[in-house]
Formats: sequence, structure tokens, C-alpha cells
Amino acid sequence: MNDLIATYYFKPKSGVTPEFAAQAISEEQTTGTWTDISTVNEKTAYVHAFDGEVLEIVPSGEGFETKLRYPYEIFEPGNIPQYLSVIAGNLFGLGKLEAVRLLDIDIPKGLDGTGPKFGIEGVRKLTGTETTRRPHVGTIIKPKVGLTPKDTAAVAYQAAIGGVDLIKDDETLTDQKFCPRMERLEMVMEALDKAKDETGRQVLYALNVTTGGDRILEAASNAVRMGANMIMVDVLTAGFSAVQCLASDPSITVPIHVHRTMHGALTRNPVHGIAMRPIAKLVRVCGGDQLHTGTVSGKMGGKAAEILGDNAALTRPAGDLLPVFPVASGGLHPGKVHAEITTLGNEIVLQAGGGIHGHPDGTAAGARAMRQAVDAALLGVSAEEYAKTHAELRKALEKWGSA
Ligand SMILES: O=C(COP(=O)(O)O)[C@H](O)[C@H](O)COP(=O)(O)O
Repeated sequence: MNDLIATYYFKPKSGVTPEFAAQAISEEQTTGTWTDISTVNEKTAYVHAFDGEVLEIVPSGEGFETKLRYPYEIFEPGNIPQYLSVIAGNLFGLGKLEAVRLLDIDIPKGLDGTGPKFGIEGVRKLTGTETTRRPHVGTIIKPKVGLTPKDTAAVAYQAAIGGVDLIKDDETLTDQKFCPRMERLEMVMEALDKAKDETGRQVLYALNVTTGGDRILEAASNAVRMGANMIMVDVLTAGFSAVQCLASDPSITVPIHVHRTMHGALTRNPVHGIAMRPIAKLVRVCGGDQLHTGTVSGKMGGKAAEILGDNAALTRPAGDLLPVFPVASGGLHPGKVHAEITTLGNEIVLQAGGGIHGHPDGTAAGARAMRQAVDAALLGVSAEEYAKTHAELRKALEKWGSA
């Protein structure tokens, strides 16, 4: 079958049968509306080829789960906003439903795009970890906003010599007056070149190019031309098509780090909204190379089973689409690294902002402590044990503990 299958949780309003509710979703999103219409008649019976189909309805919690089949032909291949209008459009406002949540989508071949240019392997090659396969360590420059380009670059240098693989802008830092994007890029790349001369290690810098649709490609192309080795996009605020437009443009010859700021508005309510799974699958289709999917022990409240499923959606074989590098971020510090790696495995980017820049001895020591925590986990030694011979890790654990 070459059609798109979407899985929803839904809870009908009292007095509405599950069959009626599921059919209402299917009709609203395909060929129907709230009443029968004269424009669908014997002469136009051909439109029934575009009808949706309710494949199953099973009880789930206080409601039901349903699988709906959307015919391939009702999609415009490659038009992600249009896909979303079908699978995640008007249905959320249907009055007969108390709640409805898009849980998952199976995107058929032909609607699945070209995907990431780099993927996990490509990013690992750029940083030289393709044989060690250790988890990557990243940092978000903190404070999120306020630092000048010069001070941002100084922090980046410290993080790089401390051993991170990735340095990134935070989601709210774009091209403000206090830290213009291109000036910041130039200074950070200079700092990373200096760190490379000293350590031999290439560190990636994900420059946040998020901006309006009329400017994002130009901003990203300029950044790449001026030496950026990674760019970052806030996918939900800028839109999936922003990622797609960058990934498919030949001038963008660097990996794309995808942040998901605002996702909580869609993903947080367990019975309503849009789960992370479809978002992850669409980011892969659009060509993101790294995507935030949450932590099991951090500040943002993720659930292990869901994150594992989301990460599997990013990494399991899917036609010609390269695997996307999952990113665990938000409230991490060296004491949490063991839990993250034990649960999520080694094909992960572990990012710490406060957990690096909050180290009592500063950013370089914080980066070293994160790397030491990763080494300990890979050796199967507890962080406490490893800290006996690793001063930076010891100080981090003294400040934040090991849970
Ligand atoms: O604030 C931070 C990290 O800073 P810190 O390390 O200081 O907490 C990021 O923006 C979150 O990763 C977003 O969360 P998510 O990755 O879940 O979308």
C-alpha cells in the first residue's frame, strides 16, 4: 500500500460513538464535511477515490486509538505544509471530540523526500568519531542572550579546548544588535580554528539562522560562504519547510541542527495535540541532520519509552533516508550522563548548557567533566568512582550530585 497511515488517540464527547468520531475525522480531512453535499453525486463519483478510511478503532485509556488511511493522491509530494493540513489540520477543532492527538504517521515512499545530507555518519566524520562511536558532547552557549560576539567566542574557545564536539546558539539568539549573527560567526570560527590548532580536534558550531521565510536561505547561504560548519533552525517556529528549503539547497553544504522550541505546546498534553514521533519523522523527511528529542533525566520532563521510540524513528532504516542524530538536551550535567547513555545508548548527542558553564572552575572544566562522565559510562564505571581520579568530574558531582 502506498497510502499514508496516521494513528490518533481520540476521546469523543459524551453521546458520540467512537465510530462516528473516527469517521468524522476521516471525512473532515479528506472528501467530506459535516453534512452531505450536492457536489458529490453520480457524476462526480470519482472523488470517492480520495476518501479516507478508518482502518481500526481500539480502546485506549479513557478514549480510543484509530488508524486512518489517507490516499496517496490527496497529497502534493514534497509539500509538507499541505501534508500537515491533511493529517493535523481542522480535526483538532472538531466539536464532537473532547480531545485528539496525532500519535504517529507512516509516510509512504514518494512522499518521503530526500532526507538528511549528512545524517549521523556525516556528522561523525566531520568530528572524527566514526570509529569510536562514542556519544557526542555538545554545549549551548549560556546565557542564552546578552553576550557580545567577542565574549561568545571566548566561551566557545573554552568549551572547545575542554573537549566538546558541538557548540550551539540557543533558540532565542539569532541576529540581534547585541550579537550580530555574522560577526558572531566570524569570531566563533576563529576561536574554533585556534582550538583546532592546539588540540587537533574539529568542533562544530551550529549558528542559529532561524528567521523569516523570505530571508532564511540567504542567511544560511551567507553563513556557509563565510565558513559556518553547521547551521541551526528552530523547526516549529520557522516551519518544516524552512528546514526542507535549506536541506535541499545546493549552497547548504553543512549539517543542519534542528531545535524544537515550542514543541511543548503540541506534545505535552498526553491526550491532545501532536506527539514528538510525527514531528521527528517529518524532520527526517525534510533533511534535518540532528534533532532534539529530549532527555530521560533532564529539566524538560521527557518519558524514556517515548524518547526511545522517537530516536528509533530517526535512526532505523527508512528507504533512502539517512539516520538523524538524536540530541538529548535540557538540564543535563555530568551526574546525569550515565542515566542518559544507559537508557538512550551511544548514538546520541548529549548537550549541556548550565551543566558546563555552571562548573565551579568554568567552561573548559565543565566540558572536561562532561567528557569524563561519558568516558566513565563507556568504561562501565560509576561517575563517583571515576571522579576519584578526575578532578573536573569530582567538582561537578560535588555541585550537582549524580542523579
Ligand atoms: O535550554 C536548553 C538547554 O540548556 P541547559 O542545558 O542549561 O538546560 C535547550 O534549549 C533545551 O535543550 C531545549 O529542550 P529540548 O531539547 O527538550 O527541546
